[in-house]
Amino acid sequence: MTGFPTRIAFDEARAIIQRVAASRKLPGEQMALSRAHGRVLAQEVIAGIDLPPFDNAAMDGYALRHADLRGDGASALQLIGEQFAGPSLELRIDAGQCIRITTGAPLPHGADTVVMKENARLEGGRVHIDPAPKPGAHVRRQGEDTRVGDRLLHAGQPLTPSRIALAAAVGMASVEVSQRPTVAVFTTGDELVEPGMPLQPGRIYNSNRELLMGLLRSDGLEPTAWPTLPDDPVRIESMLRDAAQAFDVVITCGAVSAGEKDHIPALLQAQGRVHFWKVRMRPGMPLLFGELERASFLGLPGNPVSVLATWLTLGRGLIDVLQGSTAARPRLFARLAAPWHKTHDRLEFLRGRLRPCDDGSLMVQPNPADGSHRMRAAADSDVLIVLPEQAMEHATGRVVEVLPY
Ligand SMILES: Nc1nc2c(c(=O)[nH]1)N[C@H]1C(S)=C(S)[C@@H](COP(=O)(O)OP(=O)(O)OC[C@H]3O[C@@H](n4cnc5c(N)ncnc54)[C@H](O)[C@@H]3O)O[C@H]1N2
Ligand code: MOO
Repeated sequence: MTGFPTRIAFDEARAIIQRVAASRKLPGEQMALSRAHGRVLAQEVIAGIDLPPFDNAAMDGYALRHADLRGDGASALQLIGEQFAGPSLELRIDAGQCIRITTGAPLPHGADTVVMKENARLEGGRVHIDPAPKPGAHVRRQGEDTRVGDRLLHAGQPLTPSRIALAAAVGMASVEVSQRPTVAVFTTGDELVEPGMPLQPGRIYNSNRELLMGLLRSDGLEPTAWPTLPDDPVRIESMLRDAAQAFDVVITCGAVSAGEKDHIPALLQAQGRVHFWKVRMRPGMPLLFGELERASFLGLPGNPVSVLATWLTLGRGLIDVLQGSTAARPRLFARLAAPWHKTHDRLEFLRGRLRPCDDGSLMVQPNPADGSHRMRAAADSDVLIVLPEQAMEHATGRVVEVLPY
């Protein structure tokens, strides 16, 4: 098979995925804020009001004019009314007067300061204040957080709860977000048996389906698991075509390497398009990326840890760019708690366990069970340790990038 890049560097694979995904970016849709969590924003959000929308109290207490307070801590002001958080009563205070107020209530006209209840004592209609608050204390000014016309959010930002809350705070009930890709998930191989069924000799339980579905769900997707593909090229072709006509993304795991039953790369080349096959990474080397019918196609290698590593490092990037996300994931670095000798010159994503040190830095303990079938080591770990291409010896204390999962 030829006519496409193969055995490419990891960065090249990532660049190809980004380029192809950008050209297949999904359209936007209007979505109620209550359903928009985790979606990628497809519009700018401009503030239509100030935040706070009016001057208001930051504490329960009394609103007053600071000029009326005496410096010796013996001030007493006349209580003339009360303003609670809610409709503004448009109250006004004059010299020597104050108004009872609660947190969030609009400040009466003439008032410039709030004394908290704990520093005030009401006696016979007069409020005795001790100690005196500072000028302007406990007042939240109109527009101090946001001004009308400010650009609050921009297209490409994933909607976190605080961003959704900001849009709600300026009164938006819905926003335009990118459509979320629909994803079909396939496992492959005649050796697979579903958990709960008897296990015959030579067969193994299907663990990749749960792994992949879980990884996709953790990224906010609602994937659909299809029946396992048998090692039969005719059936594989018809099931994959069906899925690729209906879904935005088709993900398979297994049947992408060099074996007699690894039918998927040839199928994709004949019936669709291959953008690359094989990346100089470990695990995950036989990764396949292309297009079939209307779908982007990701063929992950079958070894369970390869599924984990290829999804985390490359697959989710496809989903991000299809949705127009411009957010870079936060990067973490840690020092190796033990030396590691690489036995190959590919880029390695080793499993490890992260722990904080007293000096505020992070250490990572590599798990010695580095085979791509060693799911237990993956389950015992919480990060992938990135060990660059070429470099073979990695001494204790060396700073390495880690990818949490
Ligand atoms: N001659 C070569 N052999 C292999 C190569 C190679 O370059 N030349 N690459 C090796 C590497 S690296 C990997 S990774 C695997 C990838 O193989 P496939 O993607 O074709 O996957 P399968 O052969 O179908 O399965 C590999 C392995 O994973 C188990 N498996 C598959 N599906 C599941 C599942 N749903 N749940 C649990 N386990 C699963 C399967 O039984 C195999 O043991 O190829 C190497 N070989
Ligand atoms: O590239 Mo494979 O995933 O190492 O076993």
